[in-house]
Amino acid sequence: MPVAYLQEIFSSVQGEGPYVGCRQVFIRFAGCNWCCAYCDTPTEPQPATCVVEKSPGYRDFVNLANPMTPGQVAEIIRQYYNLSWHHSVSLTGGEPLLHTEYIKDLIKHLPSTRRGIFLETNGTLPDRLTEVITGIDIISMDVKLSSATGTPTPWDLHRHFIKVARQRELYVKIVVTAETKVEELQKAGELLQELAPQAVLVLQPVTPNCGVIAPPVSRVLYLQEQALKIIKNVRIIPQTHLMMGQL
Ligand SMILES: C[S@@+](CC[C@H](N)C(=O)[O-])C[C@H]1O[C@@H](n2cnc3c(N)ncnc32)[C@H](O)[C@@H]1O
Ligand SMILES: Nc1nc2[nH]cc(C(=O)O)c2c(=O)[nH]1
Ligand code: SF4
Ligand SMILES: [Mg+2]
Repeated sequence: MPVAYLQEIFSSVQGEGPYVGCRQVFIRFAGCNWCCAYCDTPTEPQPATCVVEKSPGYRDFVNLANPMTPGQVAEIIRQYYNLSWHHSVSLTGGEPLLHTEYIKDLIKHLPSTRRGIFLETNGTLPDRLTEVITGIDIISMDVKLSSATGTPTPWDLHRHFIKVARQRELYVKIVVTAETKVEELQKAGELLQELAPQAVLVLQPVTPNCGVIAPPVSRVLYLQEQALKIIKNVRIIPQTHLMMGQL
């Protein structure tokens, strides 16, 4: 039986990308294989406890001991939330694809939602995605530009990842900062236009963090304009949950 260290489980509205406003249960895995300078949720790999919201939306948290089995997580969700009126279960982190054996098992245990399982991923682990792809309904993939993360953009991994992810519903988010170059955005747009031209591309202005500076709005509009010359559906959507003070 696989086990995992989880950071938190809560019910909130999706605050990013084309599904903003949809009600989701979020399961946040601990640990990540990337290191983005702007990350708003750095997690230690093995936190002693997982913070669980007992009543959906009420912030009445309890701390439960890690690690947890998929059966335990499914039981917690069954006990505290009614998934039938939720849009989906968001698997996030950290990087959820570090936990594929766990995810396969967890999906089998979870009650149904309206739209199924929603994966938030950094798009760097294509082989891991292959292991779970049949159980995932919607994939939110980041393209990690070096100007934003401080780490070279993993273009080959992103290429392989999109080739697997395009079997399901896929959209791509790119966090843009004051340092984002037109050329790297164009390269990302060309990659998407080549491999998944129907996918929505979301430009997500960074929420300033750890010294990473947000681009002026005029710059984001300019970046959108350049990307729209390459791929037809490019949207600018900031992190909306923060505007509402949501988790
Ligand atoms: C915390 S990550 C977890 C999933 C996965 N590791 C990833 O990076 O996609 C979830 C989303 O939050 C975004 N994010 C994190 N910090 C941010 C910030 N300061 N401003 C804007 N978006 C941010 C990430 O780019 C990603 O799209
Ligand atoms: N409300 C809300 N929406 C989100 N969309 C992606 C998130 C994430 O951290 O993966 C996130 C999150 O942490 N909260
Ligand atoms: S990949 Fe995601 S969780 Fe990992 S450091 Fe980057 S934003 Fe944070
Ligand atoms: Mg978040």
